[in-house]
Amino acid sequence: MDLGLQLSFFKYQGTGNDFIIIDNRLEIFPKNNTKLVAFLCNRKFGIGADGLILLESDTMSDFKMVYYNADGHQSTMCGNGGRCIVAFARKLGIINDSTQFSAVDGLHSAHIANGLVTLYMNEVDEIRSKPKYHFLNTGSPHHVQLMEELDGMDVKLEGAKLRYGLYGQEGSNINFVQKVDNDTFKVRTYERGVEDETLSCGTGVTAVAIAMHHYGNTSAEQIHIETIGGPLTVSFQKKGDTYTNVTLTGPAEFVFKGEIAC
Ligand SMILES: N[C@@H](CCC[C@H](N)C(=O)O)C(=O)O
Repeated sequence: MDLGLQLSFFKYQGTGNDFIIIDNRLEIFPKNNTKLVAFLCNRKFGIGADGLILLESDTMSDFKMVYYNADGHQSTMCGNGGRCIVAFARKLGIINDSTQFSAVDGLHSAHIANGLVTLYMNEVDEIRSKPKYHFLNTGSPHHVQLMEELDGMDVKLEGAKLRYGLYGQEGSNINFVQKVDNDTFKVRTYERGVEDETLSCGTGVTAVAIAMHHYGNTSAEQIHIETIGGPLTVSFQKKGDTYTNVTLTGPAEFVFKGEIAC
């Protein structure tokens, strides 16, 4: 691309869900340039990532998170990206070990302890169900489907069928789940906007944990999730029909920084 821009960026990953993060407090980033974001996220021609995140100033909280999928479009909440931007904000010295920041779905609290980032997610009080799957929104829309076995599944193929077949233009992320024991589940996710399987999806595993509890597949309120990119923990409390104090905990790691002319 030849926009005459010299961009400094940081690459982060949370259980293999990887992001380009840009400090946009000086508002240098052309936010409506879909082609630029898609180029930066492209793994062959650009830097490569599942999504791009801008850290911006906010009057209500420590900072604001603006999230784009790899297709270049701004999207809904990203749980792993939320954990990564918290680690980035600490690296920049904007926060210490705890914070409150604003995202597309509202304010989120988070803290860092023992090398892991815990992010508070929105409450969930609506889960729609069909015989073979559940649908809920944990900041992003998620289809949750229990399977006998995930190994050997073509998640890109099966996920795309459901994402386009069931959810129309708006689409949904698609999570396939295998129960390991009462409080452990394996999850593989097809992500809308990446249009492929990613190694992990934070809002996705949150949706899985809540759906598995709601439909009696677990009695635990702290659920261990095995993603291809590593382990995540989701905890919550059920009060009446509402899942509250929902947290997502896991690693969020700096990978490298760089500059790109575009
Ligand atoms: N990777 C994310 C989810 C990002 C948003 C998603 N692709 C969508 O558009 O709904 C996560 O960790 O939650």
